[in-house]
Amino acid sequence: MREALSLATQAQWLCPPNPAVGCVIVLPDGGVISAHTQATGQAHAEAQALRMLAAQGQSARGATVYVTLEPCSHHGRTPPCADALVREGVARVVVAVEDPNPLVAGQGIERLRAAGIQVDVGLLADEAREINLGFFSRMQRGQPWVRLKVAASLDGRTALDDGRSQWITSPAARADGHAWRARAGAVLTGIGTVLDDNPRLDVREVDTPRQPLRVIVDSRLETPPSARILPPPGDVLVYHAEDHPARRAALEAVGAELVCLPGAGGKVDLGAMLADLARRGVNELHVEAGHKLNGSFVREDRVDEYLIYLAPKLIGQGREMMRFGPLDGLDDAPALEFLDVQRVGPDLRLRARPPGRDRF
Ligand SMILES: NC(=O)C1=CN([C@@H]2O[C@H](COP(=O)(O)OP(=O)(O)OC[C@H]3O[C@@H](n4cnc5c(N)ncnc54)[C@H](OP(=O)(O)O)[C@@H]3O)[C@@H](O)[C@H]2O)C=CC1
Ligand SMILES: Nc1c(N[C@@H]2O[C@H](COP(=O)(O)O)[C@@H](O)[C@H]2O)[nH]c(=O)[nH]c1=O
Repeated sequence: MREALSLATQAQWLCPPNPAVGCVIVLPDGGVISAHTQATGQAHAEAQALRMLAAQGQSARGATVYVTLEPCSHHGRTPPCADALVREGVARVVVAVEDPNPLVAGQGIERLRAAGIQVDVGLLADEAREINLGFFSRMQRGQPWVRLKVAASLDGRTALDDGRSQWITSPAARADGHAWRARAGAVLTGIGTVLDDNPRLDVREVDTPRQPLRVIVDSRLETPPSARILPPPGDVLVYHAEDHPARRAALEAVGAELVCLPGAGGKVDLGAMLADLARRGVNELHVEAGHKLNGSFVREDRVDEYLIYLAPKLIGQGREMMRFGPLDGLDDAPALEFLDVQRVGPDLRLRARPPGRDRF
């Protein structure tokens, strides 16, 4: 199962919105064949492993199959994997975790058991769930897993007072940031960042078969049609509180869609936006915004995970990571737990989560 989990990890940026799954087939003669989910719309892990076996002229009859997520029982873009395993005549299937999709949960396991196959569920379940937290979040909470990325100086500054911020962290840290963009269903920023940085927010520093959706929270509806974030590859959504037919038409003319979600105080309703992104198939949302929009996400407790790069330099006066508060007291400070701390080139990368946030 550990081998299957490691394969699943390799598929994380290949297959969204599908979950990343690993499969290891152990044949009665001790032979082993393994695979992970292929690019979006292509073979699931089990189907790929069976295909590889068939290409070697072998069958999986009597085999034990280790799979990190319950084999599917439904016809999606590919045929059901549970049926393929039944047809092959495997003896036993070890499943790390049940499918969180309420429409199909448990049905693959039932189908295997109905065919007389021994099915054991729950081996390394937490590790398996962690690999697909975004998919679990979308299926069980109806919203993406929100990961907020910040690149800052050691004293927590993300830009000079006049808005200049390129670059604070090293090329190595920025490439690492692109790997996190690559596995996300969408990369989101605010209008302040669009106007100050004119960012592209695509994936360039790492190889990827797909580009995430790009999303702008535009409180002023001022995204210029010439903005570098707008052209293909990938689709662009612009969220604003109210409709504006002329701006809508201007955005549509450059391939972007305007989505209106009125919230309190004339701002975009961030909760409704997360639900909308989930409906569009976004498992992981990668937020790369400035201190204002980051502040709104933190104030509303919408951040599931922080991805913070710290460069060994001091900026002093400048923009902070996220502007919220003031707090009434330190007891009100949102508490986090560190997940891991790593050196990336000359910089540090910290990952943190609100305690228990991954339990939903
Ligand atoms: N180092 C880093 O990691 C990064 C640095 N930056 C830097 O940040 C700076 C830009 O910061 P900033 O101006 O704060 O830009 P933001 O990207 O935070 O965008 C600000 C806009 O977001 C709007 N906003 C906040 N909450 C909401 C909401 N709920 N609904 C609708 N709109 C909302 C604000 O509206 P309102 O005006 O109404 O409050 C504001 O107009 C630049 O200097 C850039 O270089 C940017 C990204 C990453
Ligand atoms: N300044 C800064 C970052 N800034 C983020 O990167 C965006 C630019 O993205 P792109 O146009 O795709 O290269 C910018 O708008 C901001 O969101 N990122 C980092 O890793 N390190 C840095 O020092």
